Amino acid sequence: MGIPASPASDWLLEVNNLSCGYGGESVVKDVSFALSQGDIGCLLGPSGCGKSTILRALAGFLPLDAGEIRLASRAISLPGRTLAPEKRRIGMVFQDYALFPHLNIADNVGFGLKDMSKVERRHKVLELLDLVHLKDLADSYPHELSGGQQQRVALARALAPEPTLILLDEPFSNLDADLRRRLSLDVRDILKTLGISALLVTHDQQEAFAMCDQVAVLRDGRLLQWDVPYNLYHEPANRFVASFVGQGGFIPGKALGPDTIESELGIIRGNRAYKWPPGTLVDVLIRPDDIVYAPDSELRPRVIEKTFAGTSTLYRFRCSEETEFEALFRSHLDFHLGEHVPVRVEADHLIAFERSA
Ligand SMILES: Nc1ncnc2c1ncn2[C@@H]1O[C@H](COP(=O)(O)OP(=O)(O)OP(=O)(O)O)[C@@H](O)[C@H]1O
Repeated sequence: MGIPASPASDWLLEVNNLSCGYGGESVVKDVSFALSQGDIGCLLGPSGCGKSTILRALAGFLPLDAGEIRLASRAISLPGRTLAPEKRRIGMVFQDYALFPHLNIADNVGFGLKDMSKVERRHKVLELLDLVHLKDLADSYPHELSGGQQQRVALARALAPEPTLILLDEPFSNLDADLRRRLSLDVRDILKTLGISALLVTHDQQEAFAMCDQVAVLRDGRLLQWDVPYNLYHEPANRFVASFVGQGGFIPGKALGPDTIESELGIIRGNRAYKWPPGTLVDVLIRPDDIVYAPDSELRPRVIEKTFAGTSTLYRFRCSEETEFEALFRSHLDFHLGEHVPVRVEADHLIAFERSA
């Protein structure tokens, strides 16, 4: 296929103004982001926002309506020109593992290595199984393995042809929470050891934060923010990102100065300079970790909800009808429903948005 070479760039993956969809209707609209060699990116967003559709376009299963996708400086998708999936050097790992049940683990991993001699292939397969800590199971069959082990095999199989990029489509969603957390960290270690770039699709922001260097937050087919996890949490670009990423909610406030807001929780100061004039009505983001227990505080909101979670307890407090917020305390700070608890706001990252009428 005659896709022209494009000028070299420092990015491994570039998605520029991508629009694509089904039956002539774009469900992904004007999405742009780029990934450096060795970085792990993530597409995060609510169900139906277009995450899998972007992955399909990257894999070469979906043509573009507009924009371009470049991998290692080569345009692999343009409107009307889609490089075939098998020519992209992109590996895929799916939610359901998709292992071949009639092949043993070694043959599953070696499936894409048809061009190698038998000896070379065995060597490569054992090397990969060693990397995913499954060398001892080379001769077992998929049904003899746990879900987590099967997903490691799927990863080894995707890595075998030495792809330029790995796409991971909700790879841990069939696993229980604890295994999910451990495996996502293991997979990150493996990818980092090999220096392989990857793009993960997930609903789970804990997983996105723990595993990925850059995260895209999507809504209705549009990319709202592409950033490092720390900035998504502390510097959300808009209200949706602020509410979708992390816990927390908004309370009403009034701007007193560029970095100072008056609210029912007192004067809140942050490290951000906003441009609005004094007196502007705003909504202030309060995260559960922005609130600390402060015995000497005069601010004493009432506990209206309490969720015990072992090492910590999440409280919902009410100051008034308009001002409710959550706070996360170590669980030995034990308060009962209806109790008035002295607290203080400690929010270095003051996030607020002008209140719409
Ligand atoms: N094969 C298809 N034909 C027509 N519309 C589709 C098709 N696949 C997905 N869609 C629509 O495209 C939009 C985006 O779907 P997509 O599967 O990309 O979302 P997603 O963010 O991956 O969702 P989820 O997290 O639920 O998997 C949705 O409105 C969906 O209904």
